[in-house]
Amino acid sequence: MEDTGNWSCNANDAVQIALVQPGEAKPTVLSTFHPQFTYPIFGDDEEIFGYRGLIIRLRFAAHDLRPHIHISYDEKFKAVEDATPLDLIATLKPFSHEDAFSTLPEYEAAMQNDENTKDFTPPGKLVHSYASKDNRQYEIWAGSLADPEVRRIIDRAQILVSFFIEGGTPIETDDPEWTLERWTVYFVYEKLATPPPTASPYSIVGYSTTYRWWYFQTGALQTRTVSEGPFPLPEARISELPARLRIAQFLILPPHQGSGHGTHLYNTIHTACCNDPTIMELTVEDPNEAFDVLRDTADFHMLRPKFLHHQVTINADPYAGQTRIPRSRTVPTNALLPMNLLQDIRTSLKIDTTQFAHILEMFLLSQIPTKHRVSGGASMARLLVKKHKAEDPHDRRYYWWRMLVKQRLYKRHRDTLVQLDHDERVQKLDETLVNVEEGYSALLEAFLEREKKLEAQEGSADAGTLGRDQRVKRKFTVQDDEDEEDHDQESAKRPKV
Ligand SMILES: CC(=O)SCCNC(=O)CCNC(=O)[C@H](O)C(C)(C)COP(=O)(O)OP(=O)(O)OC[C@H]1O[C@@H](n2cnc3c(N)ncnc32)[C@H](O)[C@@H]1OP(=O)(O)O
Repeated sequence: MEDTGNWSCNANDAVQIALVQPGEAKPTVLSTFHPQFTYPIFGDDEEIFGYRGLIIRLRFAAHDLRPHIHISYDEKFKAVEDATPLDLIATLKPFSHEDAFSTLPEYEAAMQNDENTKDFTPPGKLVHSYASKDNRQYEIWAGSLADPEVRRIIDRAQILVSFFIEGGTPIETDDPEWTLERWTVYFVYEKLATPPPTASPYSIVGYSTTYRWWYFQTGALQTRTVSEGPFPLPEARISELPARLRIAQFLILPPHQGSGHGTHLYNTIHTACCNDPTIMELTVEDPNEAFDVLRDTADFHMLRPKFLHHQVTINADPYAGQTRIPRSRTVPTNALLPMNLLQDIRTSLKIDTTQFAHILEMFLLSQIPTKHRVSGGASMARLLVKKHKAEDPHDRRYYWWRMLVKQRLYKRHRDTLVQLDHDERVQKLDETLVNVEEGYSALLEAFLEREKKLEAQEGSADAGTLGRDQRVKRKFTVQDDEDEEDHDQESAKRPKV
């Protein structure tokens, strides 16, 4: 029997993705890159058995993502009993658009002869444009998934979600129109200054899918009114009911990553939420670590000037003027922070509660000089004895900062924590607090670094990026998740009613 050991190859290496555009005689390649993950298609080991010199080339038209799959190899394993080469077409079919399986000459002819290509504009409406440091032009377009042109591009792009978003799944695009209307897709395109004569100036950079998720308004129920209108009343459109906007998929293609496009895309979605009176909050479905960093960075830069303007800080003397200090263990939150003002800032900027708490905690920590924090060598033993009676106001602020964070963590994870005995609970909260503080400190350092960089590049419009080695991880011992409602999510990111 033939040795089967040498017949396996790494699927991430074998798959090559190329963005192409019509050229003089045949399509030309704008960029090539490999997938980050292939396990949803080829299994956990991300290996393909039965070929030598295998290349699976996925071409996408840079403007409308017209797809093509071309498979080539040097040798194929001759099947022996159960050992058969993987059926590549059958494996790829469920993840690929049907148009991808034409012959290469057919695909190239379709690309070269499409009269509409040069006049292509992305579907939807232009919502934002910007230039990069080297003066390349970019545009962000937004359109409803009910628009067939938006659906066409999304249907063709679905395989990219499996390739680049861990745990990401394609969205259902054949649902009824009323539910598709809940989805808005944001496309980021580069607008090439001098495309070839038959090519489109637009070349895809990334995209994000978002959907409206019903928002239950506690307390603020609308006052009932008697309608004088004809019966039956006009149908309520789902796209006009109060909702949270939830980011489902968010992808910047590898050749464009780390250049600020993700930040532009996120800020554009956030601005759209602020401008839409029917959207109450912006939330994110299963964000990964890289997205969390992007979001924290963008939100911190948006909120920090507001906090500074209102001089938000922890009141170091919450018991001032009280003759007797209460013996209860509750944290005097209302005396420590201007809660009404903070609530107004949060709701006006439509940031969800947990995310706002993270950014606020990070900001409050940044107001306490490092030497008064544990990371700067402050004595915890001393602080735990002195508590809110410490002489230095920064030490008192730091004490209250820790209490406020613990309080939030406790409320959020109460169900898990109450199951532990007292000592274990205290230990778990302490560990989590240490991790949260470390995560915030690292992010704050990165912000500081960026500000220094910005100052150094005075006059330049673009912030540039930090090296990947300076990027930080968010570390939480107790899972610090987004929304309670996420727990009953279906695994697929599909329209939900
Ligand atoms: C809801 C979801 O879909 S979660 C899945 C998110 N998508 C993915 O992971 C797919 C693959 N990756 C991507 O699409 C992109 O790299 C994104 C969306 C994560 C980031 O977009 P980019 O355009 O690369 O980010 P951008 O250049 O604007 O960087 C913004 C900040 O995000 C952070 N960041 C960006 N990429 C990473 C990364 N890989 N790891 C950690 N932090 C990162 C950095 O703090 C960066 O700030 P800096 O510029 O000062 O370093």
